[in-house]
Parts: sequence; C-alpha cells; structure tokens
Amino acid sequence: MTTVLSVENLTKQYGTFTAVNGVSFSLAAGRTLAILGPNGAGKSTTLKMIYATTPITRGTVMINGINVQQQPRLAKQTIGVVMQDDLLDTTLTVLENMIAHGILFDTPLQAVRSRAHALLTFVGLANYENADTTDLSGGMRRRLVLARPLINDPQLIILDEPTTGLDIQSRHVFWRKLNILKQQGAAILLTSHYVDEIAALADDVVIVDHGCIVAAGPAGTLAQQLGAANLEQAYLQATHFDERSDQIEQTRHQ
Ligand SMILES: Nc1ncnc2c1ncn2[C@@H]1O[C@H](COP(=O)(O)OP(=O)(O)OP(=O)(O)O)[C@@H](O)[C@H]1O
Repeated sequence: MTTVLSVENLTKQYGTFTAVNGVSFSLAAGRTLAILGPNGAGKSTTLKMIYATTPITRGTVMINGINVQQQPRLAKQTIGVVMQDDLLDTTLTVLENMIAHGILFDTPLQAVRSRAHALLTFVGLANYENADTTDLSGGMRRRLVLARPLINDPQLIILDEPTTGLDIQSRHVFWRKLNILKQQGAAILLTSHYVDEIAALADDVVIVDHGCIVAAGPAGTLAQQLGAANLEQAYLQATHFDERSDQIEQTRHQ
C-alpha cells in the first residue's frame, strides 16, 4: 500500500507549553485513521501542522513524499481539509462556493465547473446549486463543506470533528460518502469524539492525551490489545478516566 502521509516525532510548543509531543504515525492510500482524545489533547494542533496552517516546532510531515515544512504550497495541492467551522462564503451561492474553492488550484474554469456539478450531485445537493448557503439546513451546509475540498481530487482528506452537530441521518450520509471516497483510494485522517463514528469509518485508531500517543492500533482489535471490553472502554482506560473522575468528584465535594 502506498504511504500517503507520514508523521514523525511531530511536536508543537506554544512558549513553554507542549501541545503536541513527539507524535508519529503513517497513513496509506485507501485507509482511514482516526485520532481520538479528550478536549485539549492536541488533536486539532496535530492536524493544523499537517495541513501547514501552524508552524511545526520539531518533527517531520511528509505528504506523498513532499516535506510540508519545505514545500507547503505543493503539499497542499493534494490535500482536502474540512475544519470544525464550516467557513462558507455566505455572499456566494452553493455552486459559486465550489467554483471559488476550485480556482485556488489553478484548474481550468470549465473543468472546475463540471467537477463542481458532479460533486454536488455526489453529496445530494444538485438541486441547490443556485441556492444561497444561508438557506441550507445545517446538514446540507456540512455536506457542502465536505464536497468543497474534493474539488482538487485530493489524495489525503483531513477532517476535524466533521459531524459535530449533525443529525443522525446526516451523519450516516456523511459516513457513506467518506467510505466511498476511501474505496476510491483516498487516505482519510479524522478526529472525532464519537466512538460510533470511529467504528463506522476508521481502520486504525491513535489515542492521544496531553499531546502524546497513549495507544494505537487497528480499530477492530485495539480494545482486545488493551484488555478492554470495547473501544470506548479502551479509550477511557488509555486516558486514565478513573483517576480523572476521582479528581472531578473531589473538586465537586470541596
Ligand atoms: N494558539 C495557541 N496558543 C496557545 N495554546 C494553544 C493554542 N492553540 C491551542 N493551544 C493549546 O494547545 C492544547 C491543544 O489544543 P487542541 O486544540 O489541539 O486540542 P484538541 O485535542 O483539538 O481539543 P478539542 O477536542 O477540544 O478540539 C490546548 O491546551 C490548547 O489550549
């Protein structure tokens, strides 16, 4: 399997605070890797270093053999990113949002336009091409947010908590689309707080806490590997939930 993403010893410091501490993993084409961790564990910061929106303090990120620190623009040509906020341009229609994103990648306008039509059909928004984004429901906006970064046919799709706030139907539609993209050969890296989402999407899981990897392995066997009943229990165990809940209890009774 071709390695699309390789992360080695990735570290991020904000002043003296270490938000990400020596994280390493790799991701092959046609695979999905999920990063799981408590609030503030360093998941978003890890993603931001990978897609070159925050400087790397130490370590290396290679995307399709391109060093992200040395050639960020070139590396970004092959990435599609879905961030936590949807950041749609509300002054543009649905189709115009797609086209505006596509022309960032130096693709001829005609090609961008036809790809935009195809992608909007793929996410079930073909009938809304001329709608204002403000007229879409939350789930429809999220589907547009998923479609938009696919305009440059990325080999690596990065999603930061992609389904937060979506209804159950929309989440399932979203998962189905992502699994189709994976079958078509995309490598997918995501963060999520939902164990059912990890089960529906991920081949491999990396659990992080306080900026460090505390457990990693195949989604189907990680729990067994850690002696836990299921992935949720494995996660709670790996992030020392019992000690934390005791601390929370003590604070409440002070
Ligand atoms: N620009 C910044 N300056 C200083 N500290 C920051 C900055 N951005 C993030 N941090 C800190 O780095 C740590 C990791 O933050 P990050 O957003 O990566 O966590 P996360 O795992 O994505 O959390 P969540 O699940 O809440 O989204 C946190 O303690 C956060 O306060």
